[in-house]
Amino acid sequence: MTAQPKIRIRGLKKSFGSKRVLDGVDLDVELGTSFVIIGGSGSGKSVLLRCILGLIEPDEGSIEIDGVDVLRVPGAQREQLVQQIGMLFQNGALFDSMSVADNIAFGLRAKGREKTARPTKAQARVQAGEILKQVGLDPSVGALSPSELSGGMQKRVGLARAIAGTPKVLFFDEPTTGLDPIMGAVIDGLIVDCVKRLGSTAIAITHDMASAQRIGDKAAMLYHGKLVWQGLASELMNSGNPMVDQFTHGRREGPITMELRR
Ligand SMILES: Nc1ncnc2c1ncn2[C@@H]1O[C@H](COP(=O)(O)OP(=O)(O)OP(=O)(O)O)[C@@H](O)[C@H]1O
Repeated sequence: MTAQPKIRIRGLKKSFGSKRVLDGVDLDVELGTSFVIIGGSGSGKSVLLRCILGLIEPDEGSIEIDGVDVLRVPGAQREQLVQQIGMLFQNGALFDSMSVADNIAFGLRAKGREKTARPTKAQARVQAGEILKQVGLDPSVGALSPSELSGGMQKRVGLARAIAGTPKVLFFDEPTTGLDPIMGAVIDGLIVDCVKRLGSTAIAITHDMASAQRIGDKAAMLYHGKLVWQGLASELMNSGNPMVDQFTHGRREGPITMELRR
């Protein structure tokens, strides 16, 4: 018998009006592995993550976390399952009105975590300093405002906030977008370290093929609402699939047609 995947998705469908964005997505993410999803702009990668996070209600299908269908359990149980997911947002999504330390402390004191396990504000600030070290930043950065940081530092802080609650599942939305190639590689290295250290299961969405291969164990390509290819992330550049080949090599000619309206 094969082990139960940490995340199992079957027949997931989602439309907005007449536009079908997800058209029967099937996906298994094994415990402790990292899965990368690639696909063109507007192909539905973010919608897929948002469905798993419970931020968008799909029209059909199932999403199981640890074998429990989150779409068919009471709200409180669903919240508990979703609370084990830490997320690094594309733009960092840091609160500019709070210091860096308080942004990370927010992750530690997040609503829905066991009340007894929630540190006080002061304790959370000290812990935030420790977490900053794990992403290669000096604890003194905690006193700064996010607006005082470079893009690379903001990503590190976003990562620090995502891992603050020691999540069992981590989502990364375009983790290297807007970074130079060296900083992108540094962030990818930190992501891999954090996922390993926490023993987490991860899903990343990205357009960056170098990043996809660094972060991912497995990979899939989303096109026309379906995962049209799945394989090892190391095979992305020579998958033998004409759609994946066109996408990963950035060719204008091929089976994929630009959809300016869908
Ligand atoms: N709340 C919403 N209401 C209506 N349409 C939406 C909503 N959210 C997403 N969409 C549409 O769903 C499609 C997929 O969007 P999504 O953000 O998932 O794409 P993506 O693959 O993440 O793109 P990118 O790589 O550019 O971030 C788009 O056409 C978008 O306009």
